[in-house]
Amino acid sequence: MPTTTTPTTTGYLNAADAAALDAELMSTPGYSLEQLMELAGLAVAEAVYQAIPPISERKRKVLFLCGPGNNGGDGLVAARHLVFFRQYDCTVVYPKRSNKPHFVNLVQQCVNVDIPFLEEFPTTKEGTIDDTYDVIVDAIFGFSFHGEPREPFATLIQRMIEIQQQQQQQDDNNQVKILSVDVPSGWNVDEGDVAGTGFVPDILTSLTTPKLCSQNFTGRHFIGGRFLPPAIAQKYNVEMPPYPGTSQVMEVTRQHIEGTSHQRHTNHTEIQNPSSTLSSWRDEYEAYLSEKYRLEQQQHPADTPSSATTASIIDSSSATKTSNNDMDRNDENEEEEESWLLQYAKHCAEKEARLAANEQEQYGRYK
Ligand SMILES: NC(=O)C1=CN([C@@H]2O[C@H](COP(=O)(O)OP(=O)(O)OC[C@H]3O[C@@H](n4cnc5c(N)ncnc54)[C@H](OP(=O)(O)O)[C@@H]3O)[C@@H](O)[C@H]2O)[C@@H](O)CC1
Ligand SMILES: [K+]
Repeated sequence: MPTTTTPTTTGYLNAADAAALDAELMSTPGYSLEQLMELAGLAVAEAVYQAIPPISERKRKVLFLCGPGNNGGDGLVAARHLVFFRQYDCTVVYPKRSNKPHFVNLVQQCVNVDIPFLEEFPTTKEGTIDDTYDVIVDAIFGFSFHGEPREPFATLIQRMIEIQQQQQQQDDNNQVKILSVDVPSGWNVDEGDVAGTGFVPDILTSLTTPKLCSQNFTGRHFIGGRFLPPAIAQKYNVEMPPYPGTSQVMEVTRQHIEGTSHQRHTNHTEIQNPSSTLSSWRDEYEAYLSEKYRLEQQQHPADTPSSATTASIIDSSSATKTSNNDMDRNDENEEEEESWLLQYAKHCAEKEARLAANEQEQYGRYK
């Protein structure tokens, strides 16, 4: 089993700890890889569903780019689940198949639900990159990536970058979104895009907990992997989000909840990043919400019906923090969790209203 380094105190995991935590989860007696991958893949499928919800006119098209390791396995599992969610057509690019029985089975399970497999990025009849997908799921590399991407995966990453560059020049709402599984492929797990690829996904689904490289990621961010026993979470300073209901994922986006990564789109009003001096992604998320609501109130003081609720949520959140010294730890946990849940419920209500408005607009265009 790999040895841990000194765990970070931020709630982000570095590459060494991510591998050590993974090994510890699967040490005997513990989980099997098959179990964890099934849950990880289900979480990815749910994140796709939440971020790019079904539409009534047609099935969504999803392209999975699967790498040679377990990150690729998460992609295979997610593709199958999305097909069972019914409103998604999935295609998998899997150029370097693992011959381990588990992976052979995962491929067969996809074939059994009519998912086509390709060896390389699809092109159109004219030979150009096929960018007619609603979502590309980047399941190429996860926390064991190191060095510079080698072929055939370097080309797959390059294709995603080309699609993003093409789209930056088009003012089109129907743009393909890219969702990375656990780590944006090609990024150094601890340091981010140090190779300077320029690749920034629109959406990231961190598994178990965010990795260090995601500290400055400002696109939509989900956390999934609802399987961590408390003792292991504590050992690695991992804070499990209070997943709502039966959900396998929870959105913890810091910047525009409906927006794309600001590294690629900087020409709109940005919520100031309040996170630079904060200690964990959980604090960052709370601070993000406070900042978001403050801006909303500034911009629409009259028609922000929830401003009183918001203020009380924020007040209660800071009250929780300032009175920590006098409080019993259990009470503190309960209060914090309640504050999170209230904030999350409000976030969901806002998001649904916005999605409904978007759908209405799209429907109007089709009529
Ligand atoms: N605990 C959790 O939350 C769970 C996590 N899970 C998932 O597992 C993921 C980690 O999986 P993983 O360890 O198999 O590694 P991953 O990153 O997929 O790739 C390794 C492969 O990439 C290759 N490779 C490396 N560098 C390369 C390069 N520069 N260019 C080309 N190839 C390169 C490397 O080849 P090698 O260098 O060894 O020859 C090897 O074949 C994790 O991120 C999460 O998604 C769940 O499934 C289960 C629960
Ligand atoms: K990835």
